[in-house]
Amino acid sequence: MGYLTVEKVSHLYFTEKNFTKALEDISLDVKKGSFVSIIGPSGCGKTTLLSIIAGLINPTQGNVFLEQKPLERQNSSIGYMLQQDYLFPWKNIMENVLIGPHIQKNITNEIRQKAKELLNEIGIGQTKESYPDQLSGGMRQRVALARTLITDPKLLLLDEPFSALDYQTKLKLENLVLNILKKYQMTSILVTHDIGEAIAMSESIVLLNSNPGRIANVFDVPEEIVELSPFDSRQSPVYSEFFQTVWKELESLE
Ligand SMILES: Nc1ncnc2c1ncn2[C@@H]1O[C@H](COP(=O)(O)OP(=O)(O)OP(=O)(O)O)[C@@H](O)[C@H]1O
Repeated sequence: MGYLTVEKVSHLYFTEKNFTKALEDISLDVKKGSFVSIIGPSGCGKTTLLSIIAGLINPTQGNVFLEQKPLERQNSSIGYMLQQDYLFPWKNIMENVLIGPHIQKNITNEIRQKAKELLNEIGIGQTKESYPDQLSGGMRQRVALARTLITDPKLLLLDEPFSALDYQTKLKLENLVLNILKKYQMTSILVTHDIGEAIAMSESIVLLNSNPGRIANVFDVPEEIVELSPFDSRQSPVYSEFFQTVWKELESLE
């Protein structure tokens, strides 16, 4: 069993007269500290799978285990990074980062110190008293990452966190986020429409097909690419070759 195990998960959405089979027989093992991406055609069930892993919806069939234990609903040990950052506009950056410990009434000197370190690591140490609307989209996403990491999650779920950013900011942020996640040995799952991003960030890529969403393939990203930063990997010939392989298979499903 992996650190995170998805076991024979299927999911149906029921409407008044009908139902949609969103996922069928999905099984996955994710190793501790690894980075896995989920890609597939629109409507193949990526968000449904992520919501099941998050414990937000119960699958119709199958189970999810985190550290060999059945996943609890509303699990506080799971962190999120979403397309929208959901920072509180009336709180400054430091207060936004401390929101989780604040809700848990657990603001200690140690936590404050950790918040400072995280803000320095993400390059926002100097602006910790600014407010979210004074920051760019990329900076706001960095704050959102710090806010998640301060709660020490066991698993980080990333749902298209870079898709609203311009290309240059996105590449920079991929580099920064991946460095931090590696440092904290965070187990991470990314849902994305961007094959290049999936290749540049991940160790493995799960390709889903649609109607119903099933696993079409699981690609191991070539070592040469995993060892490079997301920016450098895009310059590598191995990247272009691997991109073609994944692209062709994705195209054959659409
Ligand atoms: N609440 C719901 N009720 C009924 N059907 C739903 C519901 N949510 C999703 N579906 C259906 O389940 C299938 C999978 O949807 P899901 O949003 O998980 O796919 P996705 O891969 O994330 O899509 P996209 O790439 O467009 O974001 C689709 O056919 C969708 O129409």
